[in-house]
Amino acid sequence: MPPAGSLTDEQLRFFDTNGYLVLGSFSSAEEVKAMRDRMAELVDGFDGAGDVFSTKDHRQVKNDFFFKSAENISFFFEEKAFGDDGCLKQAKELSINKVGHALHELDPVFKKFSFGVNVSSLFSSLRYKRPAVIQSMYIFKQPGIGGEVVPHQDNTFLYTDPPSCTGLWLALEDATKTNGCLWAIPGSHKNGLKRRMIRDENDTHFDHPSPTYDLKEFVPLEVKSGDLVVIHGDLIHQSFENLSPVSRHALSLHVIDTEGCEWSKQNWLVYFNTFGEF
Ligand SMILES: O=C(O)CCC(=O)C(=O)O
Ligand SMILES: [Fe+2]
Repeated sequence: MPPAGSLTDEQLRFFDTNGYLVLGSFSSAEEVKAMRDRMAELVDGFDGAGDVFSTKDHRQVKNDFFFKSAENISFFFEEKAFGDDGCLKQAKELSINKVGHALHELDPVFKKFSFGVNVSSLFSSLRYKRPAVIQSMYIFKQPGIGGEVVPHQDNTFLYTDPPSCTGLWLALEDATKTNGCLWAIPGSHKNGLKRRMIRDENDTHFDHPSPTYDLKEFVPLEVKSGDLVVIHGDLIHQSFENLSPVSRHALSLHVIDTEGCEWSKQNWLVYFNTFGEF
């Protein structure tokens, strides 16, 4: 059997046409459990010193905590995790929006997955010359308060010249319309990059406002635990709030090509050459 990331011509054609691809059973139940168990341990050891993550409120990307998370394992809370008194409304393990952005580099369990044969064969199939994992996020989409992720293209945040970012989104639980699965506009990756997020000294800004999108154009990507969604860097995708009683854990990796593509120094994330290479 070839590795799970080795794509057939038909899969490559689907990806080229639609800008996304679902690979069923990419990770085994044991691999998923190892990552979930490891994250439970990391959360258990977390002392509560986190920040809020919001894709609706741009203020969060202005701070040092966010910038520094590029090279460590930081915890970000759900926007709705806190009551009016400023205290968490529920246990910390049900309050964290995501953990990032260097799990792939600093944690052995996430490193094993990120640099495993399935992921590396996927980037060989996609004809990457020298792939590098640029960031990793464990996303919780907590029951009841899991925040929405507004429509975006990943190349907005992780720009190379020419663009080369591909997202890998591994479901660590079943993702459904009810608990906030991904939604995407098929073929939207063919319409170019709409805007970039630029880093200033202590801040970031977008070079253009976000276009508005017609909700009717999005299709839901409902997947099972262990399935992988491959996301083209120019694909418009989003996810809605999770108002259900069931969480929707996922691991998201973003990969660029470091040969023939130049990492932009205007990106929020400062790229360390020693990080991320296979
Ligand atoms: O998990 C989500 O809801 C969105 C994740 C995302 O946009 C990404 O991984 O690129
Ligand atoms: Fe994304």
